[in-house]
Amino acid sequence: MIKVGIVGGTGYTGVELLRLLAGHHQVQLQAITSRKEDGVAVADMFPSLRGHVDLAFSSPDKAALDRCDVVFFATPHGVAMAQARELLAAGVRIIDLAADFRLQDTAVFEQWYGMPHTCPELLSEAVYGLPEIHRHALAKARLVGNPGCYPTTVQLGLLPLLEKGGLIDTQHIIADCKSGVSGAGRKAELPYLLTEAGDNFKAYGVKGHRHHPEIVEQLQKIAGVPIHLTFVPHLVPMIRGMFSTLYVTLTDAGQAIDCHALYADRYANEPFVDVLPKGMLPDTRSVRASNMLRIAVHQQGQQLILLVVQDNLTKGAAGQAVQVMNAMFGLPETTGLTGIAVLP
Ligand SMILES: NC(=O)C1=CN([C@@H]2O[C@H](COP(=O)(O)OP(=O)(O)OC[C@H]3O[C@@H](n4cnc5c(N)ncnc54)[C@H](OP(=O)(O)O)[C@@H]3O)[C@@H](O)[C@H]2O)C=CC1
Ligand SMILES: CC(=O)N[C@@H](CCC(=O)OP(=O)(O)O)C(=O)O
Repeated sequence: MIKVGIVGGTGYTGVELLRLLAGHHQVQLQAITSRKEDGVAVADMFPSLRGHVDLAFSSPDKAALDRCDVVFFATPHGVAMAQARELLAAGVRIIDLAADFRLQDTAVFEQWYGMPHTCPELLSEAVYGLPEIHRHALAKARLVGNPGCYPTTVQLGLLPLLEKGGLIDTQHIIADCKSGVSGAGRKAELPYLLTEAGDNFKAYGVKGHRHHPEIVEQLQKIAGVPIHLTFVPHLVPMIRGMFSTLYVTLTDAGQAIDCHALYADRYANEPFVDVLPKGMLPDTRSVRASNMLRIAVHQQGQQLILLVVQDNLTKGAAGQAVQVMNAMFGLPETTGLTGIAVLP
């Protein structure tokens, strides 16, 4: 059994980890932390977990985390890097759902996250937690930076084109992305009140969003050429779900191939990427609470439109992190993640 700790068990990604790991037959939950709810039974706070999780929240205690094989940090940016050195020294593997280990350049991290990076020496060994690209490195990883939610949709939406190379104009890529409100975390702030976010639809981060450098860094690694990306996130009045529409211009070489076939071939053996049949359109409900990401490929002359949906809390965060853990511990990546989307 894999002994698992979760730091930040009361947040939306933390409780999603609990939901998934409670049904994972190779996992033994060892410690679930919350500073505010120290001593409160997990099942008292989240009755959906009654009969599945019998631990209480505890304050983040090094001794308890040291006894784990792997610790998930479902915490704000900056928390994992404060504890990473000591946990790794104790032989504990780390999956950080925040951004501490996503970007390789500390200056870029500090610019976007407004804090100094306190363990830059660990960045070179950190593996970016997108199994569809990095599963071989994940098998040996001690430290993983799980991708942001928007970056997962944009990268998996563009991967087949960029891997091949020469198929699209890499200087004009547009990502028009929409997220449900749970993407902002479980906190009381004015923009996320029902009366503000409900019956409303707005763009934000148009001047710049911290996922932009993460996406560009990873796309450039895939493509091996400079990328220019226009990225505009939006908040939509739903609780969970993400819909990213990607617009690219095909080169002559790109127009000469069957792009749908390219996507279908690239993802044929990926358990969590579903390329829809030609003409079918995705919706967020088709992936709600599941780890599946669905892509539709639509060609209009020289323009290719990729429509990508995922659940921001599952494939966009906690489900992806469990998939990563499975890859790290040599389990089938689908272990504990076979749930079908919840309807309605
Ligand atoms: N929501 C989403 O869709 C996605 C979120 N992420 C990232 O995942 C991480 C968690 O997000 P989310 O679940 O939404 O966040 P929440 O705000 O919902 O929860 C944060 C959790 O962290 C704990 N926490 C806060 N500060 C500290 C601290 N200094 N030390 C230890 N624990 C702390 C909180 O509990 P307490 O204060 O009681 O200790 C709480 O359990 C974030 O970095 C977020 O950016 C990534 C992808 C998608
Ligand atoms: C709707 C909403 O507010 N979404 C969050 C992104 C959540 C996420 O993936 O972000 P991290 O990089 O913080 O892990 C945002 O735009 O800030």
